[in-house]
Amino acid sequence: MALVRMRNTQGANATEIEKKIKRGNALRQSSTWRGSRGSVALLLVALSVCLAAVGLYLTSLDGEITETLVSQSELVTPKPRVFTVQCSEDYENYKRYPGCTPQKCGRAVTDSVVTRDEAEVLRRLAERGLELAGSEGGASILDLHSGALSMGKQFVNIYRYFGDQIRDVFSQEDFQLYRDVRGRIQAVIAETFDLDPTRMYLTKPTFFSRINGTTAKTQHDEYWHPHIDKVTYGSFDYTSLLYLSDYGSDFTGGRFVFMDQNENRTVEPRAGRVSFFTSGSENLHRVEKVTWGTRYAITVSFTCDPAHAISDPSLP
Ligand SMILES: O=C(O)CCC(=O)C(=O)O
Ligand SMILES: [Fe+2]
Repeated sequence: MALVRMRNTQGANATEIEKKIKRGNALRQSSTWRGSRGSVALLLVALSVCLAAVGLYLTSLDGEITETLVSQSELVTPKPRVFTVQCSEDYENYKRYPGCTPQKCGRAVTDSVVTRDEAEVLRRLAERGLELAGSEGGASILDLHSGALSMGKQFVNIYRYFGDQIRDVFSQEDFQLYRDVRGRIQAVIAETFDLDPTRMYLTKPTFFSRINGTTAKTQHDEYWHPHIDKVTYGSFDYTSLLYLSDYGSDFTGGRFVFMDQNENRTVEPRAGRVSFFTSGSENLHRVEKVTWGTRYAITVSFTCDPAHAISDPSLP
C-alpha cells in the first residue's frame, strides 16, 4: 500500500514533472516564436523599404515623378514665371524667320495678363456657344475663326448652321474681348522670348475647349495623348493656353503636364492664367484626364510664317 502510495507519489511527481517539462517546452516554443516574430517583422520592414526603393526607381524611369511648376492657389504676378529649356534640334530643319523663330525656348506662366472677370466673360461665351451642340464624348471645341463646333461625333460650322441667330449668342463685345486678350498674349510672348511682336501672327486652329469626364466616343475626344504642337498643328511656333476655370474647385484631373525626360512638370489651371511655350519637341505635353467637373480653356497660337497667318475671329 505504502509502495503503492510511494509509486503513486512517484507517479504524481512524475506527472507534475512532465507537466513542468511540457509547460517549459511550450514556453520555450512561444519565446522562440516571439523571437522569430521579431525577425519576421524586421524582414518585412526591410522588404518594404526595398520595394519602395525599387518602386521609386521604376517610377523615375517612367517619368512619373511630378513637379508642380505653378499651382492653382498661387498668383504669378506681375512678371511671368519663366522656365527656360534647351531648344530641340527640330528648329535646324525649319525655315528661320528673324525676329520670330525661337532663339531661346521654354515655358512661362502669368496671372497678370487676363483678369478673372475677363476670364469669366470668356467662359460664359464658351458655355453659350458649346451649349448649342457639343461632343458626345468628353471633349468639345468651338473655333470662332473657322466656326467649327463639336456636334455629336462630328463638327458643324456655327456661322452656316445657325446663320444670323448666332448674333443672339455672341456679341461684338465678346469678339472685341477675344481680340484684346489675343493682343496682350502676343505682347507677353514677344517680351518673354525677345521677339518682334509684329513678326508673329495668330494662326489656326484657335479654339475654346470644354472637357469633362464623359467617356470618349471618337478620337477627337481623346485630348489626353502626349503630343508636340508643332507636329500636331504644323504652323504653331508659340502655343498659349488661357484657362477659364479653376483646377480643384471647378474640376479635378485636367492638369497640364510637360513630359520631360526624367520628370513630369505640371501647370495647374486657374481662371485668367496664361501658360505659353515654344511649340517644338522641347515641350512635349499632355492634359490629364478630367475626373470630375468641367474644364474650360482657349488655345491661342502664333506662327512665324506669314503664309499661315489668320485674321482675328469676327462676327460675320
Ligand atoms: O488645354 C490645355 O491645357 C492644352 C491643350 C493642348 O495641348 C492643345 O490644344 O494642343
Ligand atoms: Fe498641345
